[in-house]
Amino acid sequence: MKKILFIGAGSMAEALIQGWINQKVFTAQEIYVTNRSDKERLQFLHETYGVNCLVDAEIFKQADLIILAMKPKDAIAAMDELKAKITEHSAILSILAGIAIQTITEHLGIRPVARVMPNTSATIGMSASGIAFSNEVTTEQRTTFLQLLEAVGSVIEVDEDQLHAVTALSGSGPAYIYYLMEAFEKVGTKVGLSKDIVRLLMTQTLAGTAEMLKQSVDEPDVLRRKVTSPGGTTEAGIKALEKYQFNEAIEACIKEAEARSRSLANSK
Ligand SMILES: NC(=O)C1=CN([C@@H]2O[C@H](COP(=O)(O)OP(=O)(O)OC[C@H]3O[C@@H](n4cnc5c(N)ncnc54)[C@H](OP(=O)(O)O)[C@@H]3O)[C@@H](O)[C@H]2O)C=CC1
Ligand SMILES: O=C(O)[C@@H]1CCC=N1
Repeated sequence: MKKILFIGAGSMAEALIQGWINQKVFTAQEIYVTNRSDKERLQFLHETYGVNCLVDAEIFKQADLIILAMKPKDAIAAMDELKAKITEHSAILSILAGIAIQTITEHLGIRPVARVMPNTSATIGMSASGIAFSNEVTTEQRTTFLQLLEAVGSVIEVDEDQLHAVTALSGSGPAYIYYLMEAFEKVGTKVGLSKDIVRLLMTQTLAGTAEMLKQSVDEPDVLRRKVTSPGGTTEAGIKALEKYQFNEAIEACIKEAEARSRSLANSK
């Protein structure tokens, strides 16, 4: 039986726990979770998923895989505390935004590290993850790490530096789409539909559009033009998006998030 130890018990840890248990990658008995101080949160995770939340010194020593899942600002303190508890046996999977593999090995010692940027859709097996590896990761370990992420969605290997862009796009991405849905629901009620109807219409529209983009050979602008009848409703809508500088807003959003990822390593 394997031992998988989460250091940090927040939203992203829960998404991976749920995804891996649902996809039968790990059993609840194989998963151990610890955090800094919130005992109620650990109790919740234990009661909801059956994972182990009593983590003694032996578990730290025996863990096959340790997942760094605290906030980046807490990472250095957490790793310095962790260093004294773990052995050479453990590989590391970090989901920390902005924290370099080099920083991790400086604090935890040279060892196999996969730096991953998943998203919360791992909960339902639909994450889009980026991954980069330390030099110590063997071919076999690389395959195992990729399989872990594939079990909860898709995964793409990138240069470590590109993980900042991955974080800005797909790591934070679900929040942008939820924000968009909040906006659709607000305006939907202003144009005469209930929130429930807007939710139904627009979740299906988002899913259908994503599937069209996956299946079609056409570029997004070609698909967009197929929706846009001259002088019609879409054209009117797109003109309003242009008037309110939609492209500039998206560019600023991604660039700000990417820059924030780069600065997180030094954040307080
Ligand atoms: N949320 C998301 O969508 C995504 C997040 N990430 C990354 O995942 C990481 C976690 O994010 P998220 O789940 O949102 O964060 P949360 O704030 O929800 O959870 C952070 C967790 O870390 C714990 N923690 C803090 N310090 C320590 C410590 N010294 N030792 C052990 N545990 C500690 C906290 O414990 P306590 O509550 O007791 O203080 C808490 O359980 C971040 O690095 C983030 O960049 C990556 C992709 C997506
Ligand atoms: O907001 C954050 O910093 C994290 C990283 C990607 C998603 N959530």
